[in-house]
Amino acid sequence: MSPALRGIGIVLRTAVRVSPWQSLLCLVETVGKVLAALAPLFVGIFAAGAVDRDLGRMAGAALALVGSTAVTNAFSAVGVNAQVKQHELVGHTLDAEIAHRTASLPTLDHLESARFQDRLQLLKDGEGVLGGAFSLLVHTINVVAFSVAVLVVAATADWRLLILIAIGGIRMISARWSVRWERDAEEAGAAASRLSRHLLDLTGSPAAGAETRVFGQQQALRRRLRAAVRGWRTPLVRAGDRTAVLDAVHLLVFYAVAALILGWMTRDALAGTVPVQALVVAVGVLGSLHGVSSSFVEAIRNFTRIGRNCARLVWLIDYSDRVTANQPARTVPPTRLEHGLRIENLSFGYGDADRPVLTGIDLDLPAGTVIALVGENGAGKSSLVKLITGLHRPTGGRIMIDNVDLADLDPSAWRPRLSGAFQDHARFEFTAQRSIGVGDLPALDREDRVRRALHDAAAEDVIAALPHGLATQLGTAWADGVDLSGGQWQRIAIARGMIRPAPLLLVLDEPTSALDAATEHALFERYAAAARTAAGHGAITLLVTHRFSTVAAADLVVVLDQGRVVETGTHEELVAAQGRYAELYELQARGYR
Ligand SMILES: Nc1ncnc2c1ncn2[C@@H]1O[C@H](COP(=O)(O)OP(=O)(O)OP(=O)(O)O)[C@@H](O)[C@H]1O
Repeated sequence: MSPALRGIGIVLRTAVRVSPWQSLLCLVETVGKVLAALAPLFVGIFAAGAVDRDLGRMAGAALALVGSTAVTNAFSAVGVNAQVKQHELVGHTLDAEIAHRTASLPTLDHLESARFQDRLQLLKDGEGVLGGAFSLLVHTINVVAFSVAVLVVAATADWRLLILIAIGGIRMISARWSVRWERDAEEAGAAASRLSRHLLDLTGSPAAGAETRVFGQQQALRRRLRAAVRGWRTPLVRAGDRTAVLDAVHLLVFYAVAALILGWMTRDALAGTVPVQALVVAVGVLGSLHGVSSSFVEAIRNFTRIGRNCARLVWLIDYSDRVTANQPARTVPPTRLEHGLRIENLSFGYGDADRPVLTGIDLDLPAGTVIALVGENGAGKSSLVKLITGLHRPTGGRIMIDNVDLADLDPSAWRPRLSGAFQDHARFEFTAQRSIGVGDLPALDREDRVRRALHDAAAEDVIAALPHGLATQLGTAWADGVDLSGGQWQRIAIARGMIRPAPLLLVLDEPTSALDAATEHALFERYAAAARTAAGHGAITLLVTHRFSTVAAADLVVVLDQGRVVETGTHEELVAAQGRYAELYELQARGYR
């Protein structure tokens, strides 16, 4: 089955699942639409009754007309109300599904791929359409039901009206061109659409606000935004123009032929070969007949648009299912480490880039140790951390955890064994309690656990300075929210990294770069002491830092240079070896003298 039809099936099943009754009520409008299409017939019968002075026929037709109008309006109100409710329910359910599928991708490479982001953006652009897909489907059913009823009324009135139906049919065929133009335009503008959103976010974000002002980027941003919006919208506008021209030509041809047919029928009516009722029905049904072709065209367009967005939803579902299926990993990770981590001939490169970021890494990280990872900017420290935490997969080699390949571990079971603070930490704009509590969801609202984590991260003073302590809302974008300094956000992130009880691997990837050297040193000594206490279950603490004063407390120092391990040993051993580490250490020490 095509992805579009599968997607439409998903939308329909979602609608029935979220509310079977509302789904059924939506269809009530369809009955009203069919009755509305019969109106010209009742008018025709009324007119014929008037000519024949048949009061009974006239009264019956008038009653049918008034009754059908009342029922149409009542059913329409009920149906539309149900559709509005279903629109929201189905929309929220599918939006949640998109968010869940995206957030559940186990590694970061998907999110870092421009192609993935473009397709995701297309799906998000169409979220409104997807949310309304069910009501749009019901609308399409209504249009089809109304149109079929109009066609039956017209065809039974006079055969010549079939010519107009045929002309309408031509427009339906050419509608496929419009649909293709629109789809091509959407895809051509996908990257520009994402760029314009990014630029808009930059202009409105307080984080980027300082730099845009200091560097006087406002004008340049406006120019770039204009160009990006042009790149996004121009193909769509062009597609719309071409469709408008096609519609106008079709309209002219339709009404020119309609005028000829009506003239022909009037002549026959005057000659007595066409009944008055048929002529009245033809006049009454004319507008609806043109409406039928444009409604059918609209229905095809809507259906294709729904199908296209539903197909994008199916793409995401298949993509995430494929990613999950590609993980043979079902081995349950250990609850304590006996041996530790062994990294064997590891290599890694981002995306399709030819240049590897890490090459031939061989390392033993024994259980129960504190390890410092050092190296210059771009040496590959964070990349190695992301591989060990399973956020990226190696291109070559493997990472063994107590003799089990990380690739064979169930990622959803490995992640709860990890904790840490990352270089690009998130700013969770919740209350301070929850911003820390999300580090261990069962402890989200446990104040005692959060306070303990704050103590371990030596960040109690950050909370003490807040107006409502842990209950303070963080982030000025929210009512009564307060903003924190970069260092305070970082210390909140460290506390978050400390809340999970007894992780097997605690990663601290430059978590203290915004703090001064003395505070970082004191903090790391505290981590190292705590890590050694926790080493009973073999936990490994991995610290990435640029500050060599901090490194001395580690059991093992690993020096990375241009993606390779160039030295390993204790601080004392490496200083004595007079190699790369000693050189970097001496450089930094000189800076402090
Ligand atoms: N998401 C990414 N996509 C492509 N290349 C990346 C990505 N992240 C890092 N790189 C590249 O990988 C190399 C190593 O980067 P990495 O962040 O691992 O270094 P690092 O040692 O942690 O540096 P720093 O000390 O500056 O944080 C760099 O050349 C960087 O440009």
